[in-house]
Amino acid sequence: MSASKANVLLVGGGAVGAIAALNIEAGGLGAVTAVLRSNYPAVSQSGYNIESVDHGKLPSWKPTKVVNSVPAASESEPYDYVVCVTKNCPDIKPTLVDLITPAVTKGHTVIVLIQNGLNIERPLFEAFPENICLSGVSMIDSHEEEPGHILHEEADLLHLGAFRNPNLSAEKEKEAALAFIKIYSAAGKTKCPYNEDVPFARWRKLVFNSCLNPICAITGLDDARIRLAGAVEGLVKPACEEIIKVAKAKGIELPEGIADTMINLDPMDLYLKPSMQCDAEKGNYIEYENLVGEPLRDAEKIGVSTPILKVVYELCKAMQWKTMEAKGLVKVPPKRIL
Ligand SMILES: NC(=O)C1=CN([C@@H]2O[C@H](COP(=O)(O)OP(=O)(O)OC[C@H]3O[C@@H](n4cnc5c(N)ncnc54)[C@H](OP(=O)(O)O)[C@@H]3O)[C@@H](O)[C@H]2O)C=CC1
Ligand SMILES: CC(C)(CO)C(=O)C(=O)O
Repeated sequence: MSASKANVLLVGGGAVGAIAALNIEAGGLGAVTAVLRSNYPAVSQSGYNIESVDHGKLPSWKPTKVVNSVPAASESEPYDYVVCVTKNCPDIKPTLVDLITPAVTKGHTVIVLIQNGLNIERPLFEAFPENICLSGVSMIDSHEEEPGHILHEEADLLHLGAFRNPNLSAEKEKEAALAFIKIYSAAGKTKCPYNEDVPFARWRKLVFNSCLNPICAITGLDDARIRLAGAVEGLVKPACEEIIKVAKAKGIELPEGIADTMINLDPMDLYLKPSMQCDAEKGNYIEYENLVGEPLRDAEKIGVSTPILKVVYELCKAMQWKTMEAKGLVKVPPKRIL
């Protein structure tokens, strides 16, 4: 690894992770070791086949190194960054903390979470109290069509700031965020603005991710079809209003008209499938605990009523159980024989 490049471990090289790895490598300021799972055989053999609105067509692209398990940190060459781009499902083992622990060097490694959801920093603060943890709120429409084939359809926009850890220096956290932004955007192919107010950015995105995302997953309708089906006024928008109400009660004032902005974020003719819908269709676990459960639990703590979110949460929970059964994580008693 060149001494002038940051040593980056990227965990989860799927739709968003592959583009993050590409941004870092393209700028020349970071060397990426990507930890892959289901797409490891395809990518280690032939590289990624990337079609990207920002980077164009790259039929066989590879980061500096690809591996199929999280390496242990070395004393002489610790990871400067562990960039986490897995789907974050705290209800399914291994948890993110379990996964990255071997690679994190106490007080040195900066952990970057490019993941959706609320309160995702909490388990990391607990496990790594001396490590700075950065927040990446991504607006990108990227999909892995088949192992290693990445279709990236909306220009990448990553809002990057630090999760405020009261035990660490706010100044150092900001410096770490700016240093990562420099590495991530050095190629000039992506927008990566500094995000001063991480809670605002996360609650703003929840207006999409706690509402449209799970509702598309539950109904199997993409975010254009859900609008064409007439489900906005009676279902999606009232769910968005609940999120806006909880944010307000927590002191986060989202802009006027944010529900309509988020519902109509993507052009109709994109027929965008939000990430939870993609996961449901692939038979994968959904990130419902961080996207719906956490805002719901925050609402309950401060006494704000969110009846629609509660129903959405319970439906997601049932869907997750169905996936757990399909993957053999739960067993049901045998059916009676008549
Ligand atoms: N896709 C999008 O457009 C957007 C996604 N996001 C967020 O970005 C994050 C990443 O999403 P996305 O890239 O779409 O997800 P993907 O499912 O495409 O990629 C996640 C990757 O992480 C891998 N992974 C999961 N667990 C492990 C593990 N234990 N060890 C090694 N690899 C693992 C998966 O492997 P495997 O295939 O084996 O499961 C997969 O390759 C999520 O939080 C999502 O909500 C945010 C904005 C937009
Ligand atoms: C809507 C989108 C694609 C935003 O980029 C997203 O966050 C998701 O699908 O989870």
